[in-house]
Amino acid sequence: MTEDTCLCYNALGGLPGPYIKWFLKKTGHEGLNNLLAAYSDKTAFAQCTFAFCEGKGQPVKLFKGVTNGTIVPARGPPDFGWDPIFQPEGFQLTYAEMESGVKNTISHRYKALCALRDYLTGGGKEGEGGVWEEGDTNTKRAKLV
Ligand SMILES: O=P(O)(O)OP(=O)(O)OP(=O)(O)OC[C@H]1O[C@@H](n2cnc3c(O)ncnc32)[C@H](O)[C@@H]1O
Repeated sequence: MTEDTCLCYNALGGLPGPYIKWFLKKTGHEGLNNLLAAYSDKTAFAQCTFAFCEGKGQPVKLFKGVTNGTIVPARGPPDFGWDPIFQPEGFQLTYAEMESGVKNTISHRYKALCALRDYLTGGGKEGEGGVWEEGDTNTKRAKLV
């Protein structure tokens, strides 16, 4: 099993997406805001994908969770990733400003884990906002949706 997290700007067709780690490292929170300076659309979505394979030759299954939100100037503790610049839809707080207990009930990772849990426990195909799909045995990289 492996996991990947993307931060996708709608104005940029989903970029930085899986490259967010490197954009964050090289440009910081301010640079991640500046990327959208020329666009009125500041919306984005956070996506977490768990890829799970039962063994050699078995198909890879992808468990995805998506949380929509907006990119904002950094607010809150700068302790984890891009949390300070992502304000989830329906909230006035960024991920960084939220109690972790709140983030953990709405986050992209929570939704992906719900989908994985549902699959492993024989639940339905759709979890609490998360979905899964079959990839192929050659899948190396989680797809953007
Ligand atoms: O993809 P690789 O290169 O293996 O790197 P990684 O495993 O360390 O990184 P992730 O894909 O999990 O995450 C990509 C980036 O997003 C950040 N990140 C992951 N989950 C996050 C979250 O819930 N909130 C904010 N930032 C997050 C993380 O710090 C990385 O900079």
